[in-house]
Amino acid sequence: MDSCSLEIANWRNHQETLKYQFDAFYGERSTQQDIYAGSVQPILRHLLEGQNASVLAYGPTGAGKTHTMLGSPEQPGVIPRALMDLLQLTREEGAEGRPWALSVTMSYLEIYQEKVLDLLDPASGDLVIREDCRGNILIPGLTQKPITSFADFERHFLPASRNRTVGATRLNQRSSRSHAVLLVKVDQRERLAPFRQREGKLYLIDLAGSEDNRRTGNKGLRLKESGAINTSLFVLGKVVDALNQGLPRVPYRDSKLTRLLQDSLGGSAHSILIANIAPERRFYLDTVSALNFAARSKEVINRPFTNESLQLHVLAPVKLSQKELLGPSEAKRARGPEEVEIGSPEPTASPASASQKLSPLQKLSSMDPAMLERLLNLDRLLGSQGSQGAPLLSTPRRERMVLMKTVEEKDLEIERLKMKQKELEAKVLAQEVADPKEKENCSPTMLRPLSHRTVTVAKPLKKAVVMPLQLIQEQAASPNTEIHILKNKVAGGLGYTYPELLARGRQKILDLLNEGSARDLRSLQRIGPKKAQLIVGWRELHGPFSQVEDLELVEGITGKQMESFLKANILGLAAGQRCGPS
Ligand SMILES: Nc1ncnc2c1ncn2[C@@H]1O[C@H](COP(=O)(O)OP(=O)(O)OP(=O)(O)O)[C@@H](O)[C@H]1O
Repeated sequence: MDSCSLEIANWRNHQETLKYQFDAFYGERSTQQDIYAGSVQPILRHLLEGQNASVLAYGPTGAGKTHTMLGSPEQPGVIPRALMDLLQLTREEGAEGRPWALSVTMSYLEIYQEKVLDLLDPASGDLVIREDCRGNILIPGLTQKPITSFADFERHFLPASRNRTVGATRLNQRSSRSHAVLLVKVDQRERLAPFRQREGKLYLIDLAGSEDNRRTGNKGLRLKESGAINTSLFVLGKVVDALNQGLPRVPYRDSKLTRLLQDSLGGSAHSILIANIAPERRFYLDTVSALNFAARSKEVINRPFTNESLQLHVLAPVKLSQKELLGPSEAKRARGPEEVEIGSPEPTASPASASQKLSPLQKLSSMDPAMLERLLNLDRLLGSQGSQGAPLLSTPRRERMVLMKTVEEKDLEIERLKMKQKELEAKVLAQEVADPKEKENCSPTMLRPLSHRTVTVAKPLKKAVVMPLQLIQEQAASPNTEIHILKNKVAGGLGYTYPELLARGRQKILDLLNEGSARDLRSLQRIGPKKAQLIVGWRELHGPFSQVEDLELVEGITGKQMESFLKANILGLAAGQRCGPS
């Protein structure tokens, strides 16, 4: 119809036509250059912004996917053109005197019958796809070749292409039986402070042909291959649907193809789906099915995400004591999207415009890392307990991944501090052995056990208000108060002196706080599910409570609540009564 839409006959109803609207439609007269310049070239610059991108050729066997992606020496396709331009771009952007140093690597693999095979090292066998704690997908052991020129690229790519699994079906003599995945990574390092790092991944994928086995004449191995191909394309369809509908579970793991593309498909990346269709009558049903798939894919909302690392002090305010402890040489790298807001609701927002929009969450760079850690621990905890519904943070998945990364960075930081502490202690011990007097000159902070010092890494703790129980009693001095009634009854009945009874109750509460599960904690008076989770989360982060009053340090529990909790539980527990709603 025009450059964005097409119309075909409706096979169900000959009176009607099916109309499809796309970002671009390339007809029979379009050239390889038209497709490349119109739809692929514009996304390349995003790689230099640390974002991921993918280009997939989808369609029935023989419709021209390999022609579009690879082409021929006379009519080069998307892959050679993109590589040529990308290498040129990186040379320019990474030139001496420019702020970033750039390097490019390539990997080339195929997914054949749900096996991941390294085309640059065919002997390596089936490789495993993994996800790191930041949500990045990686394949340990996959060959990565540095490339600085197109000649470099061809040197690796051409022989590897010959390793690709192809077989003949009745529809296409050299039908590709596997998904061929070319991965190009652009790494950037900032030359000056704050020495940020960025990584952008580009997947260029020639998918295996979708096919109807009744028409292909496939039997035996071909039929099995076809089953695997159709399954992974079916899962790709399910992933697209889940992304469209914003479902909490996207079935990335249901096929190797979608698992691999998890961080570069849909929501968090720039994705281009090229649906190859053949205008012949015999391809009619395949054409309708490819167009329907493409139409569904078009609905996927992209919220591109920048893979960038920052030094810790850029990400979050750090206490002076921590800086001193770390020292400049130990400055930590922590990851964050800098000013890029991930939750931008605009489906096609460019990174530039996205950066000006505020996420529903407060900016990550201004969030307290200890607070993030706490929330994330709770989130994980809820996840591990199979909690359903909206995630605690109610944030998009990619954003939570960023937070997770921050948490991991903090853990590493604590580990580093521990090591440093050990070194210092060893030094001090050595000095003491050499000269015992030296001990007196040592700074007390150097000798303090690490457990007392880690608090400097996290959010500074609120000052604990240690309220003696007698004071609580005085506050509750009315003869009508629950505590007095219990005091008289229980203290007499159990044969403990009153202070003993209180100490016993206090100890029991403390034990529960330190050892009880969220469920156990819920059995206490004034502790609901939310508070129980907060307590468990706090304990995980900060270790055991040293006294019941530490409860006040838990985010979300006030001093008043702590007092009323103490009053409500202490005597009941001391008396060995079962707490919680009866
Ligand atoms: N636009 C085109 N111009 C010229 N030749 C084309 C075009 N599209 C496809 N062809 C030719 O049609 C044949 C089949 O195309 P191609 O191998 O690209 O299909 P395919 O979709 O990759 O198939 P398969 O799924 O089996 O891999 C090839 O010989 C290819 O050169």
